[in-house]
Amino acid sequence: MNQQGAETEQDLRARVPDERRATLAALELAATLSHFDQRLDRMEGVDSILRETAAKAQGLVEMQSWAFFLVDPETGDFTCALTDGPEDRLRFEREVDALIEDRTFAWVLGRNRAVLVPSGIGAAGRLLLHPLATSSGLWGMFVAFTGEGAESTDLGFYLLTVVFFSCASMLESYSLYRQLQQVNEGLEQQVADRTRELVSINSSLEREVEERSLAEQQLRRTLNEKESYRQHLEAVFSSIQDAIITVDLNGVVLNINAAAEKMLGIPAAQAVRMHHTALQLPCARACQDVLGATLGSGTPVREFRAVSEDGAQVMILGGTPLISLDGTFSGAVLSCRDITRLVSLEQQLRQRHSFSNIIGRSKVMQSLFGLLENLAAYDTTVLVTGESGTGKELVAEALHYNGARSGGPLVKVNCTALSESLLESELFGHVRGAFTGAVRDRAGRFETAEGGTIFLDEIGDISMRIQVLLLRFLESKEFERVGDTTPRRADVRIVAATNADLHRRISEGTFRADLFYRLNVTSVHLPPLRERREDIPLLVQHFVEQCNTELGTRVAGVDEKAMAALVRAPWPGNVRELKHTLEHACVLCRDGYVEAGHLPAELAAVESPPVRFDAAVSGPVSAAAGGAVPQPVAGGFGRRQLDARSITAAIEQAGGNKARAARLLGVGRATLYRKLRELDMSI
Ligand SMILES: Nc1ncnc2c1ncn2[C@@H]1O[C@H](COP(=O)(O)OP(=O)(O)OP(=O)(O)O)[C@@H](O)[C@H]1O
Repeated sequence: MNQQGAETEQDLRARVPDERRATLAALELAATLSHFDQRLDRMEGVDSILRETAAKAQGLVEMQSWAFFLVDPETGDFTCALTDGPEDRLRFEREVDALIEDRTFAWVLGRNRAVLVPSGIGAAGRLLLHPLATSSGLWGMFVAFTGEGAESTDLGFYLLTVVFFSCASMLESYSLYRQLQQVNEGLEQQVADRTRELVSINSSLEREVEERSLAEQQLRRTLNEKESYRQHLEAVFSSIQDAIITVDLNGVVLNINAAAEKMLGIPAAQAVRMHHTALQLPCARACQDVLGATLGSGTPVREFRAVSEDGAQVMILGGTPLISLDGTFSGAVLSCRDITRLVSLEQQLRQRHSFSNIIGRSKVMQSLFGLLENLAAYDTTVLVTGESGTGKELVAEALHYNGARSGGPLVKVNCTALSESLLESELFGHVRGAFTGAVRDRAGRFETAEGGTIFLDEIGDISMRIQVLLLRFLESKEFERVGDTTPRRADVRIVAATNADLHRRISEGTFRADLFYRLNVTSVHLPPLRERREDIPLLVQHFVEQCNTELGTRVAGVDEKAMAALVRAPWPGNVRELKHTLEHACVLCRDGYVEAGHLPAELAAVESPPVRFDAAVSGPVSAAAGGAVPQPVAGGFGRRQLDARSITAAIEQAGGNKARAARLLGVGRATLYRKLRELDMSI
């Protein structure tokens, strides 16, 4: 009772009898033990179980100090797991060693209840031992020093059995709990490891899927490319002009293209699986030979020229081995090119229609081309004769540019354009002071033409003095400049031209016979156009094309009527006149077809019997196609009058330009100069 007279809990307990207190303690203990198991997961470990057990045991029996010895599951030895004070550990260990030694320990284990024994090492007080055991095994031993008054008959001693059984159960449960926890942790670790493994497998699978889809895309692209390549090849295969037949190693047809279908006259589906020898091929024998050789040798046969038995067809055959992707030889490809048309064109070409800008299909022009080809190869002097405008200058150019001197200069001199003294100086040069106005030395045309050709036009009109000088040059290759005495040499080929009748001039005494023979080492005569009218359509076509290129006209050709007029005209000015007439007509016409109305009135007006055209050409003659060959027509124009009045008018119209005036008059410059001299005109 306290001073205020209130009773404390201690007072209340003190008044309760001993038995009842013991019963209360037992009930309290039972109540706490019933919660024991449920606290396993919250326990901090074996120490906490032992401490709590010791606390409960102390509540039942008075103890000075205590210790728990647990069985080591590995060795089976008892080791001190916990004491209530660290300083007591050694004392308890020695006690336990002694009790084990004297077998007291084993004896207590067999009892499985609280036992009081004297100290094994002779210490004061008694020891309380209680095994920690469950039905499944022994877990350890509780050891404590009790107070002097403790008696094993006390109720607390009996209750200790419950406490230590609970403790052993707890230890067992805790051990199972720990084992479970470890198993659990192991499982969790396994799950984590497996998860990690699966994640890595998953990501590598994802990578694999990605790579596979990329590879698929690539494959699809490659397949598309392959397909389009195949389609291109198929397009090429079917569009190619050559007939193509592929066969396997046994000569059985695998495929043929459109050209081959056309050639054989059967569809590909019918040809496939036939033996190639059964195909109706032109030049069949040669085709079989080429395929046989390719199949037999596995090597290509190139450019095999074959002619059909009737000679009507010419083919170029080729055999190529078929090599599979893996490199194995699996058949052959036969290609057949029909060159019949080409061969005939080649033959036509051989009959040349032109030589170095000179156009002509007439026989006389054909033989002229041959002659020019021969003459070009030699260095001889050539005399070119023919009426004005027949192409003498063209011949000189052809001889020069097709010969060995083509790299050197071609110097053209119109001998009628200059007076005798000027011509001498022009041809051979002069030295300073040679004549009034000769202020410095000047090389003549012979020197300029060194290594090349000199074209002396209108040679028939040169004076006797120049004839002598020329003769000397022809004989010795030497000359002197005017006003000089030093002989000079020039390596020059001479091509001379004239439209004059040199034989008559010789007989009249105006031309030296010896010079004539020197010049006429070889001669080329150009017939007037009226004597080779079959050349006119070709020349017309040539000049129309030339006008389109040079004058920018877009003339398609010449219509039938105009062509007839052109063919029957007498052409006193020859090809030059024809050329000028067409230039004039093209300018008037500009595009479409040249009609009779575009031609000079006198030409279009001439009436004549109807012209008979070559059957091959009945419509207008196109600029691109060859012309018709009309029958020659007699009569028509008279030679154009070159009188003083018309010459003066032309020169006036040409603004004093003699070349243009000559064009207007339809004559060459040389002719105009000659006429001017004949008429003694000094314009
Ligand atoms: N056969 C031909 N093929 C193509 N053009 C030709 C032919 N003959 C002459 N010509 C052309 O005719 C024009 C006159 O030709 P060229 O000057 O060669 O004649 P020429 O006989 O020398 O004349 P001239 O005696 O009046 O000097 C030139 O424009 C020339 O290109």
